[in-house]
Amino acid sequence: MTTTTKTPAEVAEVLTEALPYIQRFHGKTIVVKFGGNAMVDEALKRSFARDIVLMKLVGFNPVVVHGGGPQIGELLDRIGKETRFVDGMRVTDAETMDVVEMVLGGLVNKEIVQLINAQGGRAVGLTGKDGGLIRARQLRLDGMGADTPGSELPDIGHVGEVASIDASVVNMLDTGEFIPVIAPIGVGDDGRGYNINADLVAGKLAEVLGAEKLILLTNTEGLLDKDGHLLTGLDAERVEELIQDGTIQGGMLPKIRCALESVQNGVRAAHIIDGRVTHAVLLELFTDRGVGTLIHGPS
Ligand SMILES: Nc1ncnc2c1ncn2[C@@H]1O[C@H](COP(=O)(O)OP(=O)(O)O)[C@@H](O)[C@H]1O
Ligand SMILES: CC(=O)N[C@@H](CCC(=O)OP(=O)(O)O)C(=O)O
Repeated sequence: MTTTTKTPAEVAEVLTEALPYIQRFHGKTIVVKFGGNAMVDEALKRSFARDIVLMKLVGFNPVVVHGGGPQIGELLDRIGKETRFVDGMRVTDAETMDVVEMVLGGLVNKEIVQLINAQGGRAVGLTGKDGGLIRARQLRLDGMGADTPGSELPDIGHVGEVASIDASVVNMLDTGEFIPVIAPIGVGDDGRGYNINADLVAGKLAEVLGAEKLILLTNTEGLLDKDGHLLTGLDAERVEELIQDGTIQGGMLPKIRCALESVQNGVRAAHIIDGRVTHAVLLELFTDRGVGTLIHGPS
């Protein structure tokens, strides 16, 4: 990494640029989704953790929801278990569900908690089972835009969607000095664990918490068009067109759908940004140069 020395005037400029944003977001909840694909290297993970700690120290309420798709895939590979996706959702049988709980609720969750704590924050890791946070029901793919006709929907097993959220445990933590770090696992009425796409959890949580912003960190610059150019601002109509013409596919599908739904349900703005960029979250929150794709709701 190259470092350039700033003059005192340049340092002052950077700090004052941040001031209006610090004032605007003070006391506001910002839900940040840290995608498994954005957790690519140690320096980036540390820069993410520093951004979260800084947000908390200047008076925002950051809530972290994490993914871990590639990490689940790695462990499944190691035990020789095949995995496949339908419309960006991992088909999850009982054995896969065990791996999902181990990787998301254990390895990944505790790694992020430790990264934040190492930067001076006080993170608390939860799954949707803790404090009755996330009730889940089995996901029906017809709502997700599957092209499979009605009666022949594939059985995707323990894949859930959010039925309801009781955010009391999150409120209790983030009105104090703690930073909640949430793994996307829900519990059904039958007591079973459900594997929920982390974008869906982040979107619903942002709605329920009345968040100011939903920030989705991933491994692309943002939403790209067919020629690979970044689409900076989108509304509902444009998103539907891009889904219909096949520009938005795979893991980007649930991401865009939940971003859109969240802004239609009261979240002020949703951003899809590049987690491969150092301090991507800070650049989004504290500078005049927005990064990535902004999804806005009805004006
Ligand atoms: N139009 C698009 N623009 C950007 N990425 C897209 C698009 N359509 C599909 N994708 C894919 O979506 C991926 C991001 O989703 P996903 O792999 O689930 O990431 P994450 O782990 O961050 O949730 C990108 O890496 C890319 O391969
Ligand atoms: C149902 C479903 O697909 N669940 C995801 C949960 C993790 C996740 O969403 O991770 P990323 O954000 O890193 O993609 C999975 O099993 O991969």
